[in-house]
Amino acid sequence: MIKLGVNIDHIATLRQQRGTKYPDPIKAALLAESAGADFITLHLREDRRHIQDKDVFEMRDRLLTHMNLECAITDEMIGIATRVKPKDVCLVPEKREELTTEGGLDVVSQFNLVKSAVEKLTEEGISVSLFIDPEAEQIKAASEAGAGIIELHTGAYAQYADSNISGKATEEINRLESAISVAKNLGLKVNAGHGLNYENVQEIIKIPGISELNIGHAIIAQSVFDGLYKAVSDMVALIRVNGG
Ligand SMILES: CC(=O)[C@@H](O)[C@H](O)COP(=O)(O)O
Ligand SMILES: NCC(=O)COP(=O)(O)O
Repeated sequence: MIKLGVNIDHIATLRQQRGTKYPDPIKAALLAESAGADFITLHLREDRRHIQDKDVFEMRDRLLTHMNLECAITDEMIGIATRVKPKDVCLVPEKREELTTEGGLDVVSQFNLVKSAVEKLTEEGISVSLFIDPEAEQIKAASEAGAGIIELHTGAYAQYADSNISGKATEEINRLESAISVAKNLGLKVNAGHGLNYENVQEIIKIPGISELNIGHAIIAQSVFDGLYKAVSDMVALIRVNGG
């Protein structure tokens, strides 16, 4: 059964827009859990454009499920992660100028940095995943760096699927299937995420071998119209009904 991690970053985006106390990401996280989220994902970015340090520290012990903290590989972020000690950390690339995450972590070119971060977090009992593109060399490097889990970047697939460029979307599905096969041969757990929504996720959940999906922006967007409980429970139902 595919588990769903609800990313609540963009609840905080709305809050930061006016500097108010609301909407409260912790309230959103607890509601998402009550609606069936298997865990909560949040991305503490260096520029603090949405999630704040306070959110992370306060949420850690309030969740009924568990926290998957996304962060870049910097001394600051690794230091925060080792203090918070969430169950999971997903190491992601980050550029201040990016609108959202643009690609996967380049483990190949940053091997020693990634390996050291994986070791530090693992020593603290944290389960580490690496957010990477569906490329064999990145998957192999992730395994060699000691990460037992990868999260495949589904952004390219999502863009093609949403633009109805079906040929390219199918190519990306095939790319993900090949990547999962490489990962499974290396004994890795495979998660996936980025840009997934209620339509394009339906092809993703047909792919065997995915353990967890992290979905945020589309759920938070839908919650504007349907409310967060229904937006989350609809995504959970979609994934479960289709055998995910
Ligand atoms: C790594 C990833 O794809 C997302 O989880 C990430 O959080 C996207 O960044 P924003 O949430 O800032 O759009
Ligand atoms: N790692 C992907 C994630 O947490 C959510 O990404 P998105 O659904 O907000 O694009």
